Amino acid sequence: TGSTRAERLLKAVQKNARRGDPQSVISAIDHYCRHSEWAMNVGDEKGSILDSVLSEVSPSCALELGTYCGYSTVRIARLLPPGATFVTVEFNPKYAKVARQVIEFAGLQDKVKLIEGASGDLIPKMKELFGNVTFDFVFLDHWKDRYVLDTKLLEDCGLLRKGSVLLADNVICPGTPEYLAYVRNNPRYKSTYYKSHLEYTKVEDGLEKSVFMG
Ligand SMILES: CNc1ncnc2c1ncn2[C@@H]1O[C@H](/C=C/CNC(=O)c2cc(-c3ccc(F)cc3)cc(O)c2O)[C@@H](O)[C@H]1O
Ligand SMILES: [Mg+2]
Repeated sequence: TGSTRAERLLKAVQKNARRGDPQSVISAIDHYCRHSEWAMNVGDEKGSILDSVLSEVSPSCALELGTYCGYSTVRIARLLPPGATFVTVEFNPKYAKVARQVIEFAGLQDKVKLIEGASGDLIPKMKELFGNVTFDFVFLDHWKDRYVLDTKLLEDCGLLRKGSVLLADNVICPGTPEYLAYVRNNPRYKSTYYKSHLEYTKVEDGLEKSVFMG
């Protein structure tokens, strides 16, 4: 059978990027998705906002929900301080396989712990897996109708601390209305909307940054 979109994206990285150079991997994916085949990476425009929020937070413990092909994983891992713990969660083995190769091509495999499984199952296991951790930064980019459930799960499992930053992709397109309602009407969060565009298009989309107040 033919290749999948994810496999074609990986081939574009192997062909056009330079081993061990995260920026070249990011640029190769953005070029491929802008000019050849769209894919649901956070992209360059929202990616720059992700970069700036990350630089502000400088997390020593970060979590990503929804690895997909590893584009945002590379964006995040390349900016983490040395010794930081970074966990990314992906339940589709085909995507996880592609993501591992993209992360490795970027030379960031030692900074990333990619765990295969569902967020709903893995979040309650994080303390067991990584010791009594709390996440300084969480990037939500998985199924849009699971953002609220998983945020509540992170709270209930004691994985957030005063000042933890949640950054959610696609709050406009495809949209996460119940998540926006949850974080914007909740005294335990201070939320900010960063207006942008859907990756590689002119359609409006944005990121919501929500600081947990404990
Ligand atoms: C629910 N728990 C989960 N646990 C672990 N991994 C999970 C997961 N849910 C989903 N995943 C994985 O995350 C990824 C899913 C991401 C869902 N993202 C989107 O649907 C999405 C969709 C669009 C999009 C926007 C406009 C449009 F016309 C078509 C698509 C844009 C985006 O930026 C998106 O992030 C996959 O790799 C999936 O296997
Ligand atoms: Mg997204």
